[in-house]
Amino acid sequence: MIRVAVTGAKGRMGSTVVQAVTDASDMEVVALFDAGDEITPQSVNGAQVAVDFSIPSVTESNVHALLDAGVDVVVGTTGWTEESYARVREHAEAAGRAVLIAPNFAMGAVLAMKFAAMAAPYFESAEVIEMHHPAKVDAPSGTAVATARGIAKARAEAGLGEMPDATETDELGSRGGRVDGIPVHAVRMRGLTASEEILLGNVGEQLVIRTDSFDRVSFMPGVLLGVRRVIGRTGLTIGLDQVMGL
Ligand SMILES: NC(=O)c1ccc[n+]([C@@H]2O[C@H](COP(=O)([O-])OP(=O)(O)OC[C@H]3O[C@@H](n4cnc5c(N)ncnc54)[C@H](O)[C@@H]3O)[C@@H](O)[C@H]2O)c1
Ligand SMILES: O=C(O)C1=N[C@H](C(=O)O)CCC1
Repeated sequence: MIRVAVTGAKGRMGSTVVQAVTDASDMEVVALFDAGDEITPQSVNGAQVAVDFSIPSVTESNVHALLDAGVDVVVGTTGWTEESYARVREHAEAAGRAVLIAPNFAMGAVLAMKFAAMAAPYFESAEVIEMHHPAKVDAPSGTAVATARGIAKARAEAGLGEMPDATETDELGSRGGRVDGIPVHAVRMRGLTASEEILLGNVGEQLVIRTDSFDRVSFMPGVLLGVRRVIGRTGLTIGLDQVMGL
């Protein structure tokens, strides 16, 4: 049995993870943490892997505390930067432990990101629209940032230049934010859980790649896979695709 701790255990995702781990035949929940609970070598209660779905402002400090407590970590919380990745990579390597950070554990979203990067070199235009429930605290979504970065990298490697766009005035920011030059638009709407559309355009054609999570259970197979695959690794892994052989 894999001994699992959950941080952010009272939240929308954390509570769903507690149920999924409880239902998994090869795992057991041994520790639960939420706001105000201290993560120590004692309080992790022998956990081998911790799953963090907390909030962007605390996730990095949770990961450092879990590494100090001798636990490998699977992180779904968003809000990571290149600097926070670097600090965690260094800590995990020094401790000989593993951290897997993924902005999205839904199979559809992981594949949508992959398909977008595959398609990007063949289209002049690319934009990302992410759509989420109105209780989400961060924008753009971590998935949209990762998607845009993947598209930008694929375009650069293919030698593509600027996208066609004659916009001269945009006082309201209607053209969206830019992530590595790719326009990203965020929608917050009652009734949604998590959706993303990637629009790719050429003269006379458009490809739309869309992924929808209608329920938080959609993230659970990926989270459980992450827990199983993080064991035995060392250092920082970014993206579930990296442990799926994609
Ligand atoms: N990677 C994915 O597949 C995926 C899927 C859904 C959500 N998310 C991300 O997961 C995060 C959580 O989303 P949510 O909808 O569950 O949010 P939520 O607000 O429902 O839950 C966050 C929980 O973290 C707790 N918390 C606050 N401070 C804490 C601390 N110091 N230590 C431990 N817990 C603390 C809160 O009390 C709350 O219970 C967000 O960043 C969201 O974007 C990622
Ligand atoms: O509900 C959220 O919040 C989600 N956040 C992730 C993101 O920011 O990409 C993944 C989807 C759900």
